Amino acid sequence: METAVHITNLSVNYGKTQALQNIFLDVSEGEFLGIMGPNGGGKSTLLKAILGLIPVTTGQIQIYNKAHMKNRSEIGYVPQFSNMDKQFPISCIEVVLTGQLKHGLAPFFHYSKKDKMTAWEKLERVGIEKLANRQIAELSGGEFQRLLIARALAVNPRILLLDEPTASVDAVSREQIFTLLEELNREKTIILVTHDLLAISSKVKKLACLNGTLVYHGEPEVNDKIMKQLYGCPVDLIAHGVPHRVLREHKEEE
Ligand SMILES: Nc1ncnc2c1ncn2[C@@H]1O[C@H](COP(=O)(O)OP(=O)(O)OP(=O)(O)O)[C@@H](O)[C@H]1O
Repeated sequence: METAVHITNLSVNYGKTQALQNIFLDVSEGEFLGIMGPNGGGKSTLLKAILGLIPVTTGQIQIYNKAHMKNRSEIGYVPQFSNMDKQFPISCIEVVLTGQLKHGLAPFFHYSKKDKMTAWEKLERVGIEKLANRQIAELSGGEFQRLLIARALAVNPRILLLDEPTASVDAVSREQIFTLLEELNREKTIILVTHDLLAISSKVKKLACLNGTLVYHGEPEVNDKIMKQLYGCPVDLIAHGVPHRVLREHKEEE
């Protein structure tokens, strides 16, 4: 099986802040990797480093055996919802068209009919083609999240990186998004940052736990010791009553 992402000895500093240190992580093609960890644990930094949006301080990242900066077109990125301006006056189909990075942002550029057809297909792929001409300000949280996924698909990436795709949506939309991601995972490698323990337990195939360093990488089942290393508090406080779904069944008094 091919290695989609190969990370060796990665450290990332922002000035004096060391956000990530000595990360070694391989992601195989077809994997559905969940990344979890506390606020400030470096999850977004890891995604941004893979994407080449921030410089690495030490170490290397390879995407399909090439330096990551030379192979960025293999990756589609779904940013954190809260970082997007929904009031910007733009329609859904236009958002997906902007995902076709090859055109850059040249002034007076006109997209071809083929570009528009491709964008429409991506909206159809995520189930919101009927909203193609709607302004993004008029979308629900779940619809907007699916639009961001359609935009990421515009370059036909082999790898999809998502930063908390279910953070701002209700339970029904959340389920729909994870069903969509499961379908997409049949043809794409998925790397997902999430605080959603239910998603981790039922959907992801592998789990990485980040708290500055890579505390755990393996099956999506972690023990109390790892949770304490990650969050510094008992797991039950974090999982809000569903620890057994992520943790091996354990007695209450343990
Ligand atoms: N642009 C930046 N400049 C300086 N420090 C930064 C910058 N971005 C992140 N950091 C710091 O790097 C560390 C890791 O942040 P990061 O956003 O990657 O964590 P995270 O795990 O994604 O957090 P969250 O769950 O809150 O989104 C934090 O200490 C943060 O304050």
